[in-house]
Amino acid sequence: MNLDEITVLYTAEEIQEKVCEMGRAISFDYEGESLLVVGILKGAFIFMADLVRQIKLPLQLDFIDVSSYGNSTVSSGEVRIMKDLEYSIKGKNVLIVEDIVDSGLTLYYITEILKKRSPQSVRIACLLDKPSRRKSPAYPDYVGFTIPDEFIVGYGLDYDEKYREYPDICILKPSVYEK
Ligand SMILES: O=P(O)(O)OC[C@H]1O[C@H](OP(=O)(O)OP(=O)(O)O)[C@H](O)[C@@H]1O
Ligand code: HPA
Ligand SMILES: [Mg+2]
Repeated sequence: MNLDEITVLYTAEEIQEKVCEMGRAISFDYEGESLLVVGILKGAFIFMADLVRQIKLPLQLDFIDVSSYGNSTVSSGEVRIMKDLEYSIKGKNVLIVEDIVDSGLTLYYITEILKKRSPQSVRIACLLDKPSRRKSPAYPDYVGFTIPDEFIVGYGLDYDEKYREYPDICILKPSVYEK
Protein backbone atom coordinates (compact mmCIF):
# COMPACT_ATOMS: atom_id res chain seq x y z
CA MET A 1 0.00 0.00 0.00
CA ASN A 2 1.37 3.40 -0.99
CA LEU A 3 0.37 6.05 1.57
CA ASP A 4 1.33 8.87 -0.86
CA GLU A 5 -1.67 7.86 -2.98
CA ILE A 6 -4.31 8.57 -0.31
CA THR A 7 -5.61 11.31 2.02
CA VAL A 8 -7.57 10.39 5.16
CA LEU A 9 -11.19 11.60 5.09
CA TYR A 10 -12.53 9.83 8.22
CA THR A 11 -10.37 8.09 10.82
CA ALA A 12 -11.13 4.65 12.22
CA GLU A 13 -12.32 6.33 15.46
CA GLU A 14 -14.72 8.64 13.61
CA ILE A 15 -16.07 5.67 11.66
CA GLN A 16 -16.71 3.65 14.84
CA GLU A 17 -18.58 6.56 16.39
CA LYS A 18 -20.79 6.85 13.31
CA VAL A 19 -21.40 3.10 13.09
CA CYS A 20 -22.49 3.04 16.77
CA GLU A 21 -24.92 5.90 16.06
CA MET A 22 -26.38 4.04 13.06
CA GLY A 23 -26.71 0.81 15.10
CA ARG A 24 -28.62 2.69 17.79
CA ALA A 25 -31.01 4.25 15.25
CA ILE A 26 -31.69 0.89 13.58
CA SER A 27 -32.22 -0.89 16.93
CA PHE A 28 -34.69 1.83 17.95
CA ASP A 29 -36.65 1.78 14.68
CA TYR A 30 -37.10 -2.01 14.60
CA GLU A 31 -37.69 -2.51 18.34
CA GLY A 32 -39.59 -5.76 19.00
CA GLU A 33 -38.84 -7.13 15.51
CA SER A 34 -36.13 -9.21 13.93
CA LEU A 35 -33.97 -8.43 10.91
CA LEU A 36 -32.43 -10.17 7.95
CA VAL A 37 -29.27 -8.20 7.24
CA VAL A 38 -28.10 -8.51 3.62
CA GLY A 39 -24.52 -7.46 2.93
CA ILE A 40 -23.42 -6.54 -0.58
CA LEU A 41 -20.06 -8.13 -1.26
CA LYS A 42 -17.35 -7.35 -1.23
CA GLY A 43 -17.22 -3.68 -0.29
CA ALA A 44 -19.69 -3.85 2.62
CA PHE A 45 -18.00 -6.67 4.54
CA ILE A 46 -16.14 -4.55 7.10
CA PHE A 47 -18.98 -2.06 7.65
CA MET A 48 -21.44 -4.93 8.03
CA ALA A 49 -19.22 -6.72 10.56
CA ASP A 50 -19.06 -3.57 12.69
CA LEU A 51 -22.70 -2.54 12.20
CA VAL A 52 -24.31 -5.87 13.18
CA ARG A 53 -22.42 -5.78 16.48
CA GLN A 54 -24.15 -2.47 17.25
CA ILE A 55 -27.67 -3.65 16.40
CA LYS A 56 -29.39 -4.91 19.54
CA LEU A 57 -32.01 -7.09 17.84
CA PRO A 58 -32.31 -10.76 16.85
CA LEU A 59 -30.89 -10.98 13.35
CA GLN A 60 -29.78 -13.28 10.57
CA LEU A 61 -27.14 -12.56 7.95
CA ASP A 62 -26.94 -13.26 4.26
CA PHE A 63 -24.82 -11.97 1.40
CA ILE A 64 -25.29 -11.07 -2.24
CA ASP A 65 -22.42 -10.33 -4.59
CA VAL A 66 -22.87 -8.07 -7.58
CA SER A 67 -20.34 -6.26 -9.68
CA SER A 68 -20.40 -3.25 -11.98
CA TYR A 69 -17.02 -1.55 -11.56
CA GLY A 70 -14.42 -4.21 -12.46
CA ASN A 71 -11.06 -2.48 -12.06
CA SER A 72 -12.35 0.98 -13.02
CA THR A 73 -13.38 4.08 -10.98
CA VAL A 74 -16.50 4.51 -13.16
CA SER A 75 -19.49 2.15 -13.15
CA SER A 76 -19.80 0.05 -16.32
CA GLY A 77 -23.56 0.72 -16.15
CA GLU A 78 -24.26 -3.01 -16.14
CA VAL A 79 -24.84 -4.86 -12.85
CA ARG A 80 -24.29 -8.62 -12.71
CA ILE A 81 -25.20 -11.02 -9.89
CA MET A 82 -22.10 -13.04 -9.04
CA LYS A 83 -23.65 -14.78 -5.98
CA ASP A 84 -27.31 -14.73 -4.93
CA LEU A 85 -28.73 -14.90 -1.39
CA GLU A 86 -28.74 -18.28 0.32
CA TYR A 87 -32.12 -17.87 2.07
CA SER A 88 -35.65 -16.78 1.19
CA ILE A 89 -36.53 -13.24 2.29
CA LYS A 90 -40.31 -13.81 2.13
CA GLY A 91 -42.06 -12.09 5.05
CA LYS A 92 -38.78 -10.80 6.52
CA ASN A 93 -37.61 -7.32 7.44
CA VAL A 94 -34.63 -6.94 5.11
CA LEU A 95 -31.89 -4.42 5.85
CA ILE A 96 -29.51 -4.06 2.91
CA VAL A 97 -26.05 -3.01 4.03
CA GLU A 98 -23.89 -1.19 1.50
CA ASP A 99 -20.54 0.56 1.83
CA ILE A 100 -21.18 3.35 -0.68
CA VAL A 101 -23.98 4.63 -2.90
CA ASP A 102 -22.42 6.37 -5.90
CA SER A 103 -24.33 6.21 -9.22
CA GLY A 104 -27.01 4.27 -7.27
CA LEU A 105 -27.12 1.60 -9.95
CA THR A 106 -26.03 -1.30 -7.71
CA LEU A 107 -28.54 -0.45 -5.01
CA TYR A 108 -31.39 0.23 -7.43
CA TYR A 109 -30.80 -3.11 -9.13
CA ILE A 110 -30.61 -5.06 -5.86
CA THR A 111 -33.67 -3.40 -4.25
CA GLU A 112 -35.75 -4.04 -7.36
CA ILE A 113 -34.78 -7.74 -7.31
CA LEU A 114 -35.39 -8.16 -3.57
CA LYS A 115 -38.75 -6.34 -3.56
CA LYS A 116 -40.08 -8.96 -6.00
CA ARG A 117 -39.38 -11.71 -3.45
CA SER A 118 -42.20 -10.60 -1.06
CA PRO A 119 -40.25 -9.36 1.97
CA GLN A 120 -42.19 -7.66 4.77
CA SER A 121 -40.01 -4.57 4.35
CA VAL A 122 -36.79 -3.44 2.68
CA ARG A 123 -34.55 -0.68 4.01
CA ILE A 124 -31.04 0.38 3.17
CA ALA A 125 -28.13 1.32 5.41
CA CYS A 126 -25.07 2.79 3.69
CA LEU A 127 -21.97 4.18 5.30
CA LEU A 128 -21.14 6.61 2.49
CA ASP A 129 -23.47 8.51 0.19
CA LYS A 130 -22.13 10.37 -2.87
CA PRO A 131 -25.36 12.05 -4.10
CA SER A 132 -23.64 14.26 -6.70
CA ARG A 133 -23.00 11.19 -8.90
CA ARG A 134 -26.48 9.68 -8.79
CA LYS A 135 -27.80 8.20 -12.08
CA SER A 136 -30.45 5.80 -10.69
CA PRO A 137 -33.11 6.35 -8.04
CA ALA A 138 -31.59 5.00 -4.82
CA TYR A 139 -32.73 6.34 -1.45
CA PRO A 140 -30.83 4.96 1.53
CA ASP A 141 -32.76 5.05 4.83
CA TYR A 142 -29.68 5.21 7.06
CA VAL A 143 -26.62 7.17 5.89
CA GLY A 144 -23.31 7.46 7.74
CA PHE A 145 -21.48 10.23 5.89
CA THR A 146 -22.50 12.28 2.84
CA ILE A 147 -19.31 12.73 0.84
CA PRO A 148 -18.05 14.86 -2.07
CA ASP A 149 -17.34 13.56 -5.57
CA GLU A 150 -14.04 11.82 -4.82
CA PHE A 151 -12.99 8.21 -5.28
CA ILE A 152 -12.85 6.58 -1.86
CA VAL A 153 -10.80 3.64 -0.59
CA GLY A 154 -10.29 1.88 2.74
CA TYR A 155 -12.64 0.26 5.30
CA GLY A 156 -13.75 -2.30 2.71
CA LEU A 157 -13.66 -0.04 -0.37
CA ASP A 158 -11.12 -0.80 -3.07
CA TYR A 159 -9.42 0.53 -6.12
CA ASP A 160 -8.48 -2.43 -8.34
CA GLU A 161 -8.85 -4.71 -5.24
CA LYS A 162 -6.33 -2.67 -3.24
CA TYR A 163 -6.82 -0.73 0.03
CA ARG A 164 -9.82 -2.71 1.36
CA GLU A 165 -7.97 -3.58 4.57
CA TYR A 166 -6.95 0.01 5.33
CA PRO A 167 -8.71 1.06 8.60
CA ASP A 168 -9.48 4.70 7.68
CA ILE A 169 -11.77 6.00 4.91
CA CYS A 170 -9.51 7.78 2.40
CA ILE A 171 -9.63 9.78 -0.81
CA LEU A 172 -7.60 8.20 -3.61
CA LYS A 173 -5.58 10.87 -5.39
CA PRO A 174 -6.81 11.26 -8.99
CA SER A 175 -3.22 11.01 -10.29
CA VAL A 176 -3.40 7.28 -9.41
CA TYR A 177 -6.26 6.51 -11.81
CA GLU A 178 -6.14 9.40 -14.30
CA LYS A 179 -3.33 7.94 -16.36
O1 LIG B 1 -23.73 3.25 -6.68
P1 LIG B 1 -22.84 2.51 -7.63
O2 LIG B 1 -22.28 3.43 -8.68
O3 LIG B 1 -23.44 1.29 -8.22
O4 LIG B 1 -21.53 2.07 -6.81
C1 LIG B 1 -21.55 1.50 -5.55
C2 LIG B 1 -21.10 0.06 -5.58
O5 LIG B 1 -19.82 -0.07 -6.21
C3 LIG B 1 -18.91 -0.76 -5.35
O6 LIG B 1 -18.98 -2.14 -5.55
P2 LIG B 1 -18.26 -2.90 -6.77
O7 LIG B 1 -19.29 -3.22 -7.79
O8 LIG B 1 -17.07 -2.11 -7.22
O9 LIG B 1 -17.78 -4.25 -6.12
P3 LIG B 1 -17.09 -4.50 -4.69
O10 LIG B 1 -18.11 -4.20 -3.64
O11 LIG B 1 -16.74 -5.95 -4.73
O12 LIG B 1 -15.88 -3.60 -4.59
C4 LIG B 1 -19.41 -0.43 -3.97
O13 LIG B 1 -19.02 -1.41 -3.03
C5 LIG B 1 -20.91 -0.43 -4.15
O14 LIG B 1 -21.44 -1.74 -4.04
O1 HPA C 1 -15.68 5.97 -4.42
C1 HPA C 1 -15.69 4.72 -4.56
N1 HPA C 1 -14.69 3.94 -4.05
C2 HPA C 1 -14.67 2.59 -4.18
N2 HPA C 1 -15.62 1.92 -4.81
C3 HPA C 1 -16.64 2.62 -5.33
N3 HPA C 1 -17.72 2.19 -5.99
C4 HPA C 1 -18.44 3.26 -6.29
N4 HPA C 1 -17.86 4.39 -5.85
C5 HPA C 1 -16.71 4.01 -5.22
MG1 LIG D 1 -19.92 -3.20 -3.59
